[in-house]
Amino acid sequence: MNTPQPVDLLIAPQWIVPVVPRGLVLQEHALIIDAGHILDILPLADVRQRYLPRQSHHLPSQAVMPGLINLHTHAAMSLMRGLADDIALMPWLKEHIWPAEHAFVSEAFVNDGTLLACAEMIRGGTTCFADMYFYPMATASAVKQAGMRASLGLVVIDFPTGYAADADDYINKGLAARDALSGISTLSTIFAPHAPYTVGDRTFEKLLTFSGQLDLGIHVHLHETQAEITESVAQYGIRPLQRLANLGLLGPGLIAAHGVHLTQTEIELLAEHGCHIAHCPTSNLKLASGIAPVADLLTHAVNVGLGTDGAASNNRLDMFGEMRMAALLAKGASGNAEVLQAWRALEMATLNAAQALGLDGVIGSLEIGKAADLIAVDLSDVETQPCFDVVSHLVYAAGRSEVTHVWVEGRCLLSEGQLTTLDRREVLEKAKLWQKRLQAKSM
Ligand SMILES: CSC[C@H]1O[C@@H](n2cnc3c(O)ncnc32)[C@H](O)[C@@H]1O
Ligand SMILES: [Zn+2]
Repeated sequence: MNTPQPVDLLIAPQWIVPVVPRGLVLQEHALIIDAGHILDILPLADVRQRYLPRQSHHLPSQAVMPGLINLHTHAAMSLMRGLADDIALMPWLKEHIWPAEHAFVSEAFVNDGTLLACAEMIRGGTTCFADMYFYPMATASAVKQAGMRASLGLVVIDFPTGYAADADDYINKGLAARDALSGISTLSTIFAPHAPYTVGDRTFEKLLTFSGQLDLGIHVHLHETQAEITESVAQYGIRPLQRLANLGLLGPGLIAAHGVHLTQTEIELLAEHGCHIAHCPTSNLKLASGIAPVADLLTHAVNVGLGTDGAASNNRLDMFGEMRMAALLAKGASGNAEVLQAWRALEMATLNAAQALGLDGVIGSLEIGKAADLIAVDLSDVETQPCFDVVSHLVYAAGRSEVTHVWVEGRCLLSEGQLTTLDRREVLEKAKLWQKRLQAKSM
């Protein structure tokens, strides 16, 4: 008989929801984690003869599933949560958010805001997020401290800010960040031109050149409001998506955040080019931007992931909330209860988002060889009893407060509901300090 192989970690929950293959739920099974990766998923009865774990987690009332992936957010904006509510996008940006960013956004603001966001996301079962904000090195520093995984947007916008003076300055700072962060397995970078209404053709063309040379994707706000489209038609004579298509920007490296207002032809164009949509249902409702045609997108095989957008427009970074919201909204908007079923919402928040980020070989499902980015959700309390269908509960009944454990690359970031990498008090103190500063300015 072979001697058992020493391994880092055994996780033995009541259920394993691997997401791939679709519909599979394992019981009486264990995950074996070693060197940050999933080494094996096997019947519990076979573990003793095969593996000698240095650490074991028996989680008798939990479901273990892939970590949730927030495909569109502005993490540092958590410091502006509730600063301006009940306003539509353009007045929200122009009259409240951009002035506040002009006055306050700095490396320290981004670091502290991102730490607050990471604490919230980890507690809510998010292990990876696609960010888009100024000072990506400050974001990276907070993400590393938290131990999360992130795609960092290299922001470009055709107006000066405290971060950069002009398009070339944004691009150069972004590329320097990309170089400095290369080789960190949990961090990747992506160009993040803000939106077609703030970025001109020349800048998009420059980004396209660099994106081809460096194999960098593009993450952009697109077709978020009807006003964006009307203005584009007035200024350029075409709708924003067509403008990006004419510039040659559409392709499998493009993540379009929102995609609320899309014609059938535009959905076909997105499908044809393999573009991805980051669907942000709560932010779209709160800013009264509209409801994205998710059912049509899925019918046309456009890859759709889920995002929260920033906490200033959501006002939560709660991916369990987004899964539920996406499923309910698609049903209500289409009049078809079958249009976005629980398993699909779960896929959107995991595997689809991983695919959009080009990370589906690394994260998004629990498969042997993938990184051990996973979460445990307790389904034993009154909110989730009885339990006939685990996937149904994960989408419709459970919430972020049921998340008990979070691992990224096999490292535990949340244990029995407690943050392990971040000091909750410190994060809160910093948030309070920023609240005072922002309040003093607005009075
Ligand atoms: C250029 S980095 C981020 C930039 O985007 C602003 N922002 C935040 N949320 C939204 C949204 O829903 N649509 C458009 N722009 C948004 C943020 O305030 C930053 O200025
Ligand atoms: Zn956004």
